Amino acid sequence: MEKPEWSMHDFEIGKYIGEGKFGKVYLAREKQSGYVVALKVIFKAKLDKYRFHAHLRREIEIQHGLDHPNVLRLFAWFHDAERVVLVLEYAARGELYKLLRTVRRFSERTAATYVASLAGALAYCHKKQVIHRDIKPENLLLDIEGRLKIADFGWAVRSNAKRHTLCGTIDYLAPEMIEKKAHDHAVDNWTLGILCYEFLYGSPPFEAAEQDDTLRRIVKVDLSFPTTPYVSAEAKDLISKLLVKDSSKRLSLDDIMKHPWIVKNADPSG
Ligand SMILES: COc1ccc(C(=O)Nc2ccccc2)cc1NC(=O)CCSc1ncnc(N)c1Br
Repeated sequence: MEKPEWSMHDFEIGKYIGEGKFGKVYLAREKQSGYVVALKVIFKAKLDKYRFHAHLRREIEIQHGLDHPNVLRLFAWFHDAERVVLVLEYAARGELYKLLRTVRRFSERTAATYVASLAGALAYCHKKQVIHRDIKPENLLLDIEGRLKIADFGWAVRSNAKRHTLCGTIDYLAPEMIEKKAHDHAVDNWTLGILCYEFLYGSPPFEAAEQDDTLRRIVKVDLSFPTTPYVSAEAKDLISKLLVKDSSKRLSLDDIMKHPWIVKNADPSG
């Protein structure tokens, strides 16, 4: 995919598959190779309005250098008078959250495989000094083999009705974000704890009818494990070591990968 310059004429555009903050995403096939990709079309006028040119340029540089099995690839990009187009890896099984809603909750093996994939992808990104990987659930996609892909970046999806939009977003906030303290990438470790809980129980740990109740439960770390469904003690141990108020005391990404529950349950092929 390293052709010097691309244009829309190199692609057959297929169905609309998603909506991002700055543009729409389409399925597409590269004519020469027949390779199926996702094309994200961003309108320059929109970028001007939010003065996002520099942000997008910097991000493209960063993304271009990332190559990890659990990070959605940015293969190439090109632009014409009014658009910037990103040539993205296509995740054929779509949003992980739609799958979670469909099956209600994941098995311990599936949940552990996704948590291990996320920890590996985040460790890789932190090593490459990319920390604002926002692992909100809407940013998680699945490829044809069911492998998790962090799709991230400029991707504030207009989440569909299935996710009660507002609660969906605040459920993942770490205490330091709510208390407006300085936060670093340890928020990702907190979010991993939230996601692990939700993969196993089907809903996030601090969910409440009212937003304020959710916020109160988060800052209190009011964590409890229902008696059903059955979840192993090791899984609860990992969650309890991630949902810790003091961000410096949260399990590190490396320790997550070495945790007994992960070692025992995660599928190494990701
Ligand atoms: C590496 O992935 C990206 C890299 C960059 C940006 C981006 O817009 N950056 C950005 C845009 C404007 C301003 C500042 C940053 C976006 C993505 N990714 C996405 O938008 C995900 C598209 S949805 C999708 N993709 C594949 N397969 C599917 N089945 C689906 Br549904």
